[in-house]
Amino acid sequence: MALRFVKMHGIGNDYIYISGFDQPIPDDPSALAVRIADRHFGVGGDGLILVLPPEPGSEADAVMRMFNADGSEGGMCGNGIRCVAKFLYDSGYVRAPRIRVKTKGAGVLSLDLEIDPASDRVRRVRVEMGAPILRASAIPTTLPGDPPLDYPIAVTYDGKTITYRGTAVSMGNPHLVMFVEDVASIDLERIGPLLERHEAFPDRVNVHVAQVDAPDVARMRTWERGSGITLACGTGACAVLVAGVLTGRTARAARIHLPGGALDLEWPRDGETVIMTGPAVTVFEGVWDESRV
Ligand SMILES: N[C@H](CCC[C@H](N)C(=O)O)C(=O)O
Repeated sequence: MALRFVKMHGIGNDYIYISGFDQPIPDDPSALAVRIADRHFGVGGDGLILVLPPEPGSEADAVMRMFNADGSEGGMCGNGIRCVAKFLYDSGYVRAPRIRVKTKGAGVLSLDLEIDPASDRVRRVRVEMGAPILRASAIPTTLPGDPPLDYPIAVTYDGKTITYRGTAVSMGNPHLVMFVEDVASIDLERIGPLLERHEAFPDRVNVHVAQVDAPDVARMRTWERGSGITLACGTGACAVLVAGVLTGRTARAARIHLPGGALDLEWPRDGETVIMTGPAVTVFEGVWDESRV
């Protein structure tokens, strides 16, 4: 089956986007994600995102489904949803400056487009990411607290045990945020996979280390559930801001620097939406045809 795709990224967090608006979608997107996201044997990316037409009568303009490079399905993707909005506008499926996209984990989210007047293409997107989910059982985690704040969490490797302090938050997908002195000094390749599968997280977890440089400036690095090290994680950046506010480390608005670029985050009020603003970029288009060997 020949599938048209678009390769896009949000500050280096790259996915392959396949539209179901104008072509049939394979029955097993998980298996497709594993093959197409492979960086040596496929197109290459942190995973696969399907952009699907809304169900009849739905308030949403489109439905998004995201699959990690290992084929597991995630509930949300912050960098991905900005690219979904750009895809919908630039390709003409939704010609409106405000778009609503249905996600699996965070419901229907509203996105405001910043459109370049010269090219009539989307450059940046502001997303109302929804309120953070703070109840431990809903994150889900067995760590105590709603949410668990700076809770000790130990990992053992090479015969040594290191205890970090982690805050757990869900943005429609689970995150563990650990504030450290120096993000560059953390061996994320080693601790990431151990924490991703830590017994306190029954659905596994996205793992982040963050460093606060000023109340409104932080930097972070990410190990993603199902994809490993990535250059950025939008929902993770929201989780870092929420964890920073709840533990008194950051202001309610901050610029967060990730290896692939920066995002602007704001959480105006407890119990309300987090707002994320950042770029969305199209890299190339192609046709994936596994019958053509
Ligand atoms: N990179 C994404 C998050 C992917 C999360 C995924 N790895 C999961 O299993 O939850 C973002 O920008 O928000």
